[in-house]
Amino acid sequence: MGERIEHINTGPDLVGVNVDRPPLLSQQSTVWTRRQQAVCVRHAYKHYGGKKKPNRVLTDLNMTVAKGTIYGLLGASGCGKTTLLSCIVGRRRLNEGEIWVLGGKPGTKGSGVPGKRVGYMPQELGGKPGTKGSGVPGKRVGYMPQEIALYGEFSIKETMMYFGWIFGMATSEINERLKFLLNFLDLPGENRLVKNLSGGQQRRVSFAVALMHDPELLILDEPTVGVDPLLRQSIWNHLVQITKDGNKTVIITTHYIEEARQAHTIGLMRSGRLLAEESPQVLLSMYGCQSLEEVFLKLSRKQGQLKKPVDNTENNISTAHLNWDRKNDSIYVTEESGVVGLNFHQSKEVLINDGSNGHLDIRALPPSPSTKATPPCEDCGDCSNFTSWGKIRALLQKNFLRMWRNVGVMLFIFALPVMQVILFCLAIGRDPVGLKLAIVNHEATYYNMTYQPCPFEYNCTMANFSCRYLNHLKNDTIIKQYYADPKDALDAVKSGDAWGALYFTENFTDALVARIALGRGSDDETLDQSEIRVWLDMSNQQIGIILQRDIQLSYQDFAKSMLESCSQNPAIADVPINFKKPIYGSSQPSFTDFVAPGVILTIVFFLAVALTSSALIVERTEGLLDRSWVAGVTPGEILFSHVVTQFVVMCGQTALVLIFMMLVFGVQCKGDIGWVILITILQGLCGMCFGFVISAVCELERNAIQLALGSFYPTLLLSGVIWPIEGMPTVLRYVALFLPLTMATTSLRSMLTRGWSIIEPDVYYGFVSTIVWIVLFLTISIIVLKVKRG
Ligand SMILES: Nc1ncnc2c1ncn2[C@@H]1O[C@H](COP(=O)(O)OP(=O)(O)OP(=O)(O)O)[C@@H](O)[C@H]1O
Repeated sequence: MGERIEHINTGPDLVGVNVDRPPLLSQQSTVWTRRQQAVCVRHAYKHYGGKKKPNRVLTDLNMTVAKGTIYGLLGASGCGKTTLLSCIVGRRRLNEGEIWVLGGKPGTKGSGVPGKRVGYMPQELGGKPGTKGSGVPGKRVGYMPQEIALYGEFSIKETMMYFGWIFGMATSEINERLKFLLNFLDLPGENRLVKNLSGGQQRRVSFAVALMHDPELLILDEPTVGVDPLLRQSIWNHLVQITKDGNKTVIITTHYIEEARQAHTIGLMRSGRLLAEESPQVLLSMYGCQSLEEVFLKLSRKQGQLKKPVDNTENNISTAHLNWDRKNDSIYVTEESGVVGLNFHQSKEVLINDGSNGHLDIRALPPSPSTKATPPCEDCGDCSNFTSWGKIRALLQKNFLRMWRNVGVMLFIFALPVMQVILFCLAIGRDPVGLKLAIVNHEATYYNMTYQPCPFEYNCTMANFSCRYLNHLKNDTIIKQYYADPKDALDAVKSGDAWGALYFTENFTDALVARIALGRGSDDETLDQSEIRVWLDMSNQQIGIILQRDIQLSYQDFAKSMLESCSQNPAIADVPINFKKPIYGSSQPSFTDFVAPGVILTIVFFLAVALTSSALIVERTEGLLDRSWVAGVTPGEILFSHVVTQFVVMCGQTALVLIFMMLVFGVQCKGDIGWVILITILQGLCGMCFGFVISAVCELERNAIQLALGSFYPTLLLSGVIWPIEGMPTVLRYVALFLPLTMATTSLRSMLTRGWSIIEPDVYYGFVSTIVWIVLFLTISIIVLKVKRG
């Protein structure tokens, strides 16, 4: 059944839309009328959780808040008030239904300001009523969430500056407003830190933030909790005052039901529905109650008695449904609210005869100040899709100030990489020293003594070769422990007292001389007796290999020295493989040289992950992110500000890491230091962006920490930092290649040890892969943040 609009006399000045009203079509009238409300919610459904087990919070809820009024939203804890408000401010989206806020839909682009800049196009001419932006989130709305949602490290003044700049206010304007709010809300000195204020004072600062920019729509979630009765009254007086001229609208939730008497309209909410939407006086007189609490109880009982209403037009328990005995009277309703009753204070009241044939009978649309044209939005960040300097300045200052105020943490942040580099350079890659070797030398004269001088001469004398050889064993690496019996020496190794056992036969020198002299004519016994027998504990690969190396190199040294003493060419002792000077690296490469590039990047990458992985979570759990979003800050702006702040910190960390690695510990850099610095910084950026992904995905800080720590080892192990990826199974090698650190490590290693320039594929692949990862991580973060915000 269509609605008949009998009288519409709003005129162009009423809404600031300088166009003729469209033809009287019910749909247009509906949309048009919704736009004239401060807030209009229709058939709203909202649930949390999955579709299988949804937690239904809003169920076919309708709500109408006229401009220039105070709307008190009352209801038991958990009935969905905060959820509804968060949908109104654009923080959450409904699963079904529509919300109109200040003439547009929250979360849509554009200022939504009714004025010359907003044209009205009838739908039949192609206009899309649902596409006009509301400017919400943005500066048109002031939102005070239930949580304190303030930065504890900020003073009151800094808090105001931050939000003021976000709202695009000038500093002088903010100062002026601050003075008024300090006085009005009886706040302590402007330089007091928020964290040092009492709970009630913090709530008042939070309230002040919502009032700061004098918004058109104030949404206050329990602003009077913890506020003394006098101040509560003064807050209410202020709300009444600001709504008086009809330009401002207030939606307020409170658990002090009686204080809501001062509201123009009260919405009584229960189990995700509005039980009634009336002026307090009407509610009291309708139910013959003394207090609003009694009314609420009565209505709640009635709702319990009614079977589940299903029809959209009957979804709310209206006074009509409650067998109100004035059912046949002409009563005011807010258009299509589904709530029937007297609603004296709403500016867009329409008079409807309940017994009519369903036609909408608009008799009175008195020109109300509330419908006065709002000044066009000239400078608000929401007018364009782009950011504003004020917001960026506020966000950057906020981030730096937070860091500065946590100076201990900052010092730690800079000391940590230095500590890691120092520990790495001192603890990794050095040759082990003091390795015990159990020696049994049956050739030496006093072999049955556990310690004995082992005499030999540095000439061509063919005697006591064993002693001469032992003299070549590095004394700093190896501690020689002499045993009389080979069994004892082996027992020492078995019991862990020595890393290996060395045995020289009784006639070692003679056998060795014979072996050299006879060459291929040597018999088995000669060969056997001329051997130095070695049993090593190879359970520790590094120590085992070092002992093997030293034992062999010592023999080479011994042989050369013998040949030299006997006026022979010492080169005869060399293995006939001549390792020339390496093309890259040193002929005795250290493990440190191999690991250092990967370690530099790992330190920078994971420090950046640690810095950012909880940045957004902390803000989100404290309700600060919500507040910034409602103020019109976009996920992109938030990410940008964090990227800039963390980038500065990361540059400092990178500088420290490189200085300590290269200047203090002498890690070689044969390539261009500029490119080395660049890839290190890019890796830091990459880690930062990975941190943002973690921060955006995880709800809880502890999950973020788990994810960051959990990703550390797989990345470290697979990126070729501590072992070449060439040693991995083929499939794993391909996986490794796609990790953010792998190619970058190869690139840095090539620059540091080979001195390669950017034109080499091994080098520029590292840069390309890092940049791709940065873009990928940033995109994922923004998408996740947007989805979550939605
Ligand atoms: N993010 C969320 N995820 C899942 N459930 C939620 C979430 N936020 C709220 N809820 C649930 O939705 C219901 C309504 O919560 P809401 O915070 O809107 O109630 P409220 O009326 O504001 O309560 P109060 O007066 O205590 O603040 C509650 O059952 C709550 O547990």
